[in-house]
Amino acid sequence: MTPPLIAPSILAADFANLQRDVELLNHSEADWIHVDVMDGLFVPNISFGIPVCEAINRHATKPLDVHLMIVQPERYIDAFAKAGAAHPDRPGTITVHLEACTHLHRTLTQIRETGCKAGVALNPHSPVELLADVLDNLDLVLIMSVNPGFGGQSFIPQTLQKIRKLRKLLAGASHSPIIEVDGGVGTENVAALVEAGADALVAGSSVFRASDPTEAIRALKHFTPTARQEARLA
Ligand SMILES: O=C(CO)[C@H](O)[C@H](O)COP(=O)(O)O
Ligand SMILES: [Fe+2]
Repeated sequence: MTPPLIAPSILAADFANLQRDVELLNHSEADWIHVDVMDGLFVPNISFGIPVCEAINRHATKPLDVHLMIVQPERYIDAFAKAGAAHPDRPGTITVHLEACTHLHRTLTQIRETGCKAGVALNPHSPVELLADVLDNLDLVLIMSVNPGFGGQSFIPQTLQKIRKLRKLLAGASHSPIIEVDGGVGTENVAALVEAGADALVAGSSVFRASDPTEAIRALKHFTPTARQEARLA
């Protein structure tokens, strides 16, 4: 079984020690650095914006996985690409919310033109079928397993069924976008998420609230498979 890609969310880091926490991720088994941008409109919370993304990028050695929880995200795609998401040696991803885009096809094209992977996030209430006509235009689907806006929330269990539905939808597609899951992810649900079809996992609180964040990342990546997964591999 391929281990999942792990994207620790900097939202749960110590903002007064951002360089230290980015360097911790650089030296860990994290694959990407998840950057949560919130505007206080699309979601009821404000996190940080372009200058903080630039600061993270200055110290990062891993691709940035920028999650834009903002209205009309097309206004800021070029800015976040320049702020590090489109780094030439470690190109990352820019993910916009389906619910925030009037012209989703155009916005995904705009993201790819910057050199980044193009991602679409779905809120818990948005059905995966809404992506059927843009599958060729996206590189990543971000399934929200909490209502976006805050770290530290509880995982919504219906997410597992949603990932399975998306896997089925992608089975008929000409190329296969990465399935990433975001919200309430920890060692207690990683095996079920991978079994359902997740390729990449965002983890904020379960990494940065752990006594040893490096070990928490390792434990997510090298999780203990369920009995069913073991049987399938045997
Ligand atoms: O997009 C997000 C919130 O809207 C965060 O990426 C997510 O909540 C991660 O934090 P945690 O692992 O603590 O749930
Ligand atoms: Fe996120």
